[in-house]
Amino acid sequence: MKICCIGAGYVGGPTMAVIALKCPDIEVAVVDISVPRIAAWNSDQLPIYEPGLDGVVKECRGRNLFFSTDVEKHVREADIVFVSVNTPTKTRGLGAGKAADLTYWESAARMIADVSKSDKIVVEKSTVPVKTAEAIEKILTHNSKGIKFQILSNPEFLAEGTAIQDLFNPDRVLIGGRETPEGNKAVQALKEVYAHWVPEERILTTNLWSAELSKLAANAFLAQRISSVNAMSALCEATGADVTQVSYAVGKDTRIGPKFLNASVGFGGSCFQKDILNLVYICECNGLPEVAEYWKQVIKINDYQKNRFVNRVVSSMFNTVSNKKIAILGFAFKKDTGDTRETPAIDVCKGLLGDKARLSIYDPQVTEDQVQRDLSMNKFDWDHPLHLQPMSPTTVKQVSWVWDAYEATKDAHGICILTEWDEFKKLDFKRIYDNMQKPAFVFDGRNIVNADELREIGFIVYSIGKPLDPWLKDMPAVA
Ligand SMILES: NC(=O)c1ccc[n+]([C@@H]2O[C@H](COP(=O)([O-])OP(=O)(O)OC[C@H]3O[C@@H](n4cnc5c(N)ncnc54)[C@H](O)[C@@H]3O)[C@@H](O)[C@H]2O)c1
Ligand SMILES: O=c1ccn([C@@H]2O[C@H](COP(=O)(O)OP(=O)(O)O[C@H]3O[C@H](CO)[C@@H](O)[C@H](O)[C@H]3O)[C@@H](O)[C@H]2O)c(=O)[nH]1
Repeated sequence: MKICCIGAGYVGGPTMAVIALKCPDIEVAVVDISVPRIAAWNSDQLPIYEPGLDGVVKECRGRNLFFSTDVEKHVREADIVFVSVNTPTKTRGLGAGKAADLTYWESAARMIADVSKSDKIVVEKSTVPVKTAEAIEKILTHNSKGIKFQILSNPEFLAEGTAIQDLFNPDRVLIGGRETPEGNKAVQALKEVYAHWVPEERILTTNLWSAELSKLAANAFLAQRISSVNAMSALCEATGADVTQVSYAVGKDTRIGPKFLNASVGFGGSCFQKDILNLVYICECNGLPEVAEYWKQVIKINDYQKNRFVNRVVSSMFNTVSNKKIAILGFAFKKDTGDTRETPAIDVCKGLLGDKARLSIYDPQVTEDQVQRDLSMNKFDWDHPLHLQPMSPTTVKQVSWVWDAYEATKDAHGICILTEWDEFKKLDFKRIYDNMQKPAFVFDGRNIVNADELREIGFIVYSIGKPLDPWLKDMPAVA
C-alpha cells in the first residue's frame, strides 16, 4: 500500500513519520509546494521542533518515508491521500474574520482529481468546517473521469510539544465515512493502518459530519476550560483566593478532572481560536445566534486575559512603560515547541509596544526573524503557507532579540514570563535581580516561579490569579 500526504507541516510531518515507523509495510510520501520546507525535512535540521521527532524521521526516512515536492507523482501513485494543508481564517469577503478559508484544500482536491488514474481514498486531516467532505466530494466526482473517490474525515488531535507521544498513544483515533458499502470499506482500510499500533477499542468510527464536528467541539471544550479558569483567575486576584488552589480543588471532582485547568496569560496556538471562530460562523450560518454567542465568549475572555496582563504590567510600573526595558522570557505559545502561531506573546508585546516599551526577547526555540515577522504581520496572515507570508517585514525597532535570559533581563525594569519553558524555573534570580533597575518587577504569566522566594530577593511579583503583592494592591484596578 502507498500513502501520500499533501502538506508537510506540524500535522502532516509528524503524523506520517509515525505511520511510516509503525507500518513498515506501507510506503509513505509527504509532499508540499514549499521547496524550503521539503528540503528541511530531508536535512538534519527538521523544519519543526518536536521532542522525539528527529529519531522517528531518522529511522524511516529513505526506507518507507519520503519527503518530496513532486506532488502530482506521489498523489497519482497513492492508494490513500491525506490532505493536511492550511485552513486559515478568511481575511476578506463573506465570513471574513471567522469562516475557514478553504482555498488550499480546494486546490489540493482539484489537483487530486486532475492527476489520478486509479481509485483513491481521500482523507481530511486538516481541521475543516462541517460538511467540507461533501463539498470536496462534489469537486472530486465532477472532475473524476470515471475514477472513484471515497472521502473520509480523520481529524488529528495531537498537541504540539507532545505530538510524538500523542501519536504513539492516542486517546482515540476518529474516522468518519459515508454509511454505504463503499464508505464502510474505505473506513475499514484506514482503520487497518492505525490498527498496526492503536488498540481497536480506541479507533472510533462515525458518520462524516460527526467526525468533522467532533474535532471543532473537542477544541472548543478544551479552550473553554482554559477561559473558565482564566475568568476565575481575575476573581481570585480581586478576592485574595489562589487560582492554583481553586483549580486543584475543582479538578479533584472526578466528573471535572484535573487536566487543562492551568491559569495563564491566555491560550495560543494555531488551532483554538481559529477552530472556535469557525464553529461560531457555522452556528450563525445555521441560524443559531445564541449558540454562536456562547462560544464567542471563550475567545472574548482569552482576549480579556491578555489585555488584563498588559494592564497589570503598565499600571504596576507607575502607569507607564515608555522607554523602559522589559524582558520577555518565552515567545512560543507553549513550551517544547518553536511555534508562535497566535501566541499570547504577540498580543502582550504589541500591547507593551503600544505603551512605548523597549522589549528584549528570549525564547530557546524562536528566531529573531520569526519574532519580527510575528510582530509586524496582519491578523490571520500567519496561517497561510510559509512561502506566501511576507519575506522581509519592516523591523520593529523597539524590539531586540537575544539568545540568553540573563542578557534579556540585564538593566531591565521588568520581566514578563510568557512561556513555561523548564529552563526559566531554574534561573538564578538573585543574579538577575542584581543586574536590573529597581524596583525590579516579575510578571509571571504562567505561574512557574516561586513568588515568595523572588519577593525575598527583592522583586515585586505578579502571578496570574494569586493573592496580590501589597505593591500591586495600591495600584489602580485594571481590566
Ligand atoms: N498544528 C497542530 O497542532 C494541528 C493539530 C490538529 C489539526 N491541525 C490542522 O491541520 C491542518 C494543517 O495544520 P499544520 O499546523 O500542519 O499547518 P502548516 O502550515 O504547518 O502546514 C500546512 C502545509 O500545507 C502546505 N500546502 C498548502 N497548500 C498546499 C497544496 N495545495 N499542495 C501541497 N502543499 C500545500 C503548506 O505549504 C504547509 O507546509 C490545519 O487544518 C490545522 O487546523 C493542526
Ligand atoms: O491548562 C492549560 C492548558 C493549556 N493552556 C494553553 O493553551 C494553548 C494550547 O495548548 P495545547 O492544547 O496543549 O496545544 P495545541 O498544540 O494547540 O493543541 C490543541 O490544538 C490541537 C489542534 O487542533 C489539537 O489537536 C489538540 O488536541 C489541542 O490540545 C497553549 O497556549 C497553552 O499554554 C493553558 O493556558 N492552560
